Amino acid sequence: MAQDRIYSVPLHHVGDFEFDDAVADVFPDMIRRSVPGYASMLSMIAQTAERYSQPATTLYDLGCSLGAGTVLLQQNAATDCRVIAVDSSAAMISKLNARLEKDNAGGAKVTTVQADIREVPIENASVVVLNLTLQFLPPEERTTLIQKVAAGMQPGGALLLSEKICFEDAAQQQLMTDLHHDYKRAHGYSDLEIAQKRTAIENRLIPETLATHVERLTNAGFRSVAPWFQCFNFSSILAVK
Ligand SMILES: Nc1ncnc2c1ncn2[C@@H]1O[C@H](C[S@+](CC[C@H]([NH3+])C(=O)[O-])CC(=O)[O-])[C@@H](O)[C@H]1O
Ligand SMILES: O=C(O)C(=O)Cc1ccccc1
Repeated sequence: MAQDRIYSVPLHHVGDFEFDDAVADVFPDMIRRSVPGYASMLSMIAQTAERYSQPATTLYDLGCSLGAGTVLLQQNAATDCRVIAVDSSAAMISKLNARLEKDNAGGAKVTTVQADIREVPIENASVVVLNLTLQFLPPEERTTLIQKVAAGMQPGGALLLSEKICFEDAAQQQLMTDLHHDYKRAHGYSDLEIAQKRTAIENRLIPETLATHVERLTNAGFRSVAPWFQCFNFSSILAVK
């Protein structure tokens, strides 16, 4: 697997983070070494599809990247379901298409869509996954997106929302940031890589508090909103309609 060395040399100017070809090429390595608990988030996608998918409904993977979650939805869906995998990055969608053509994992039919998740209709959904994607929308556009998702879901359906989060308490924010950076260092990233990546995502990935996410989901009409996972500044919530 290609190793992520994107921020390993000093850059004169660190531009805003983009999901381009260079990132898509190393993405599995980047996400595994950058997100504590990513493997747990993926296994929860499989469990959620198994438990909450309803026959003849649609499962959505919004911000699917290379489809790590998409294939788990595909393999664990109920009968006569389809999976719609959406990402705005041309590089990600083209690599995902190549993967699906090469080794079809079996199970539900998958349709990939290169589009902004704000533009995609959500209909007859029983499972919706937003695994580390909502964080890239401008905060003022997140409530509209979550309300659209809720409106397009069947009663009893589940939304799995995983996010990088922040903390109201400044000391806690510092501690969780430090622990996350320790995690990255332990996975082979240098201080330079950590610092340059931090600059690159500063204006692109805007974390909110866990309380903000829970409140938004509750207000959108989900009857059960359960944070089931947290490791440092990453959290995941299971919301059932
Ligand atoms: N507005 C948008 N519309 C569509 N896609 C978007 C948008 N904004 C960002 N993206 C896409 O969201 C993905 C976020 S990565 C998801 C990991 C995956 N879920 C995984 O489980 O492996 C997480 C991360 O990089 O931290 C990228 O592929 C973006 O192109
Ligand atoms: O690397 C980080 O600090 C993150 O927050 C996770 C991440 C992973 C992949 C792309 C962008 C951010």
